[in-house]
Amino acid sequence: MKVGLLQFNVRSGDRKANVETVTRYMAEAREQCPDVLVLPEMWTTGYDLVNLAALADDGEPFGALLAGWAKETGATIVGGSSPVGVDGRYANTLYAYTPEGERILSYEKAHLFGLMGEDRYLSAGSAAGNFGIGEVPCGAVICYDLRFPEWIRKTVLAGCEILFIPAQWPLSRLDHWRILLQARAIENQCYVIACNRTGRDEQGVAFAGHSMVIDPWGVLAVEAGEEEGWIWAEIDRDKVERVRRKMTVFADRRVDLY
Ligand SMILES: O=C(O)CCC(=O)C(=O)O
Repeated sequence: MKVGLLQFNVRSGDRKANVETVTRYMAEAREQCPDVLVLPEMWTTGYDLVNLAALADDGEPFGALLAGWAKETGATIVGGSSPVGVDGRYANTLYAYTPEGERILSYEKAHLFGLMGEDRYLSAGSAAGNFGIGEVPCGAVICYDLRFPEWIRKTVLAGCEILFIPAQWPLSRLDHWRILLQARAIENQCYVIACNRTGRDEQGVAFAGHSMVIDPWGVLAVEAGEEEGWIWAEIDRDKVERVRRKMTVFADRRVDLY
């Protein structure tokens, strides 16, 4: 499975510019014959939360754009997230689409990031992000969800060999980003595919980039720097099976204790 992760400088409040950027990169991705493409968190609008009512959509055209790119590239798209408003409630929502343009995941970020005021503007989701890419069981969480190992373990116990994590993680906590991603991969014996934004927002906050793919043994398969663009990795599903067979972490859990 060939996976591409796109990190770029998301423009706050400028959906048109962000869509143009991703459209340009999707044309580039097609040349790579990808199986899966991943985008960052809130890539359509950035964190322009005060203007949420004007910027959010009801799932369209966000969904239609992703479905179109999935068909165009022939890849499953794990489409990062966008503010989606339904019945006056807004959620940080991640969609995924098959290459045929069928939606296979709608996941709402479960842990809202108070430090950025997300909890004042958005509603938290409460359903786990399990889905499948063909026969491969996958899961997804968004950014701050990474700090909640219980939530991710729940997703993995429901069946997950590849965990996707779109994010807008700041450069000032790059060490947390890398350590937590590796820990989640090691403890859950799954691939972690983490796609972060890069650049700076209008408040001057610098974002880390450093999108990465980590294998089920915790080894970095690929890691970006801070520059914009695609990074690519090959996923070997057998590795998950080998690691889980070698070290029987799931069977050894003391479910009588916790
Ligand atoms: O947990 C962190 O340090 C960053 C989280 C974050 O930026 C987010 O959830 O948007």
